[in-house]
Amino acid sequence: MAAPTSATWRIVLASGNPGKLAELSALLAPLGCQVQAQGEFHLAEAEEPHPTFIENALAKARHASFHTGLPALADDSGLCVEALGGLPGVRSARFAPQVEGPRAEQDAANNRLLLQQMEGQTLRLARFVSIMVALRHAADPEPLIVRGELIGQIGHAAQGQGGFGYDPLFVLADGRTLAQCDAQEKNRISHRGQALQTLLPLLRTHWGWMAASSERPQGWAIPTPTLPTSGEGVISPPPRRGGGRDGDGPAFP
Ligand SMILES: O=c1[nH]c(=O)c2ncn([C@@H]3O[C@H](COP(=O)(O)OP(=O)(O)OP(=O)(O)O)[C@@H](O)[C@H]3O)c2[nH]1
Ligand SMILES: [Mg+2]
Repeated sequence: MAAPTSATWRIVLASGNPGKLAELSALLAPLGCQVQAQGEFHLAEAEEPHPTFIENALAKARHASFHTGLPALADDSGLCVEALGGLPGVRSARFAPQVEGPRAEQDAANNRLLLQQMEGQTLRLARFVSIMVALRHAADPEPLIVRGELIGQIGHAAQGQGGFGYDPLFVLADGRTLAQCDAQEKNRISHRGQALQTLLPLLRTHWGWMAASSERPQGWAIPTPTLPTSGEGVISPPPRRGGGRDGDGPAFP
């Protein structure tokens, strides 16, 4: 039986954040699979009541997979500021009291509150953290779980127009903010970019999804993997071949 081709692989992105969706779609392009946002299925956003990124990412992925019947990918991410004991953390999207209207206005309110809380702080170290969860189906007992992070400093004023959220306040080692990077550069260095870089080879080995080498972004190595035995990575035994829903290989339930 022929293995399914990449065109038959489908995955739903369990996010309603347009900035994230654009970044994730670009990062997944090398897989050549069909990527659909949960909004295309008119799904309401999942509840995110948990105190950790990993629990919220699992909840979002399960919700999207359950309601679409497709494999799902979720990212739960946020900004963890050292001087604030890791806040806003899982509350990054809702740090300031809720603002009605476009998401950009909530982002602006979050940034104002962050600057206010950082007044007089000399320790300005911060990390963007992304935990990503990929599920083959809603009851998948072997989620692929990866992590990425980006270290920087909280600036004293917003700079730059790119990205979203706290990007204009997040200062990189070279003095630019993340909002002063173009989309490709942000994806190369960001927490989500790092997490996806770890996830892609796992999709190949654990789900049998293969990235065409000619389509991989330059500098991205997709090595012949060995299963991690400890640390962040995967909670997963050796590969189960097939994957995808529409191919002629074995489909997951
Ligand atoms: O400046 C930023 N650059 C980034 O690259 C970034 N990544 C995450 N964040 C912040 O963390 C929240 C995620 O919360 P989050 O994972 O719950 O996502 P979300 O609620 O925005 O959408 P969804 O994916 O849950 O539907 C976001 O809203 C942002 O405030 C970022 N800010
Ligand atoms: Mg959210």
